Amino acid sequence: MSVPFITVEGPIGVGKTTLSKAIAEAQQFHQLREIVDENPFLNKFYDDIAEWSFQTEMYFLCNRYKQLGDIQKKYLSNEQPVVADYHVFKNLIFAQRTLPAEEYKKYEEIYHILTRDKPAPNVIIYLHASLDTLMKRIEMRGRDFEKKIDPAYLQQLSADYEVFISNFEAAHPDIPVLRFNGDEIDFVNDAGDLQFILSKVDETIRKGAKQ
Ligand SMILES: Nc1ncnc2c1ncn2[C@@H]1O[C@H](COP(=O)(O)OP(=O)(O)OP(=O)(O)O)[C@@H](O)[C@H]1O
Ligand SMILES: Nc1nc(=O)c2ncn([C@H]3C[C@H](O)[C@@H](CO)O3)c2[nH]1
Repeated sequence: MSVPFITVEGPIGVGKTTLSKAIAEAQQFHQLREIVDENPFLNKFYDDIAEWSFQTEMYFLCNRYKQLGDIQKKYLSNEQPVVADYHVFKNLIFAQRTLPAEEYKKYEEIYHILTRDKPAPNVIIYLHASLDTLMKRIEMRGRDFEKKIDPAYLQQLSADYEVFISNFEAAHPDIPVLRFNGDEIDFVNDAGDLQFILSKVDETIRKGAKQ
């Protein structure tokens, strides 16, 4: 395996940023964090998804394009491992759900143009959890604009993630996907659970290094 590039994926509020921070600290990897508070469209998006989806999806895509270019230049090309709280494919999961079909087609073309030469992770961690757990965590985190999230939207996204990840695994058998159920494993309050995840990640990196 080349230099470790781990991405943590899963629906809103499942714990991606929290887990990627824990991995970064434990392994001394650089942590790449998604831009949230600076996003000028997100608040409006949750008020009216149909009205603001195109601007929102394009904004996320452009930001991720820039961030992936930056980590390639500053870290991965210098053999410095990175753990990110998203895989760039999340653009497609959200955009397919929020954009009308015609706009999605254009968006998908732009997505492929922008991402084809960007670094791809060699380990993916997929976190999933019940709607109840996601809602509780989003509420606990307390971002104002997320108070407007419709549970049906969240449920739909969780289902979209399941389908996307299964298709991804079938299409990319060479990229290990480690799945963890956030209802059963609590890497925030249980040091043993965190250790379990860290050892699985470590094992996967070591296995990759031997290939
Ligand atoms: N395993 C866990 N047990 C208890 N609380 C958790 C757990 N994971 C995350 N949390 C809490 O849930 C909230 C959401 O976590 P976090 O911000 O890491 O989610 P996220 O997946 O990165 O969200 P987003 O999709 O919005 O980027 C935070 O307040 C965090 O402390
Ligand atoms: N529409 C849309 N497209 C994305 O690509 C995307 N990525 C994240 N988000 C939302 C979820 C959280 O509220 C918040 C932080 O993850 O931003 C997105 N929303």
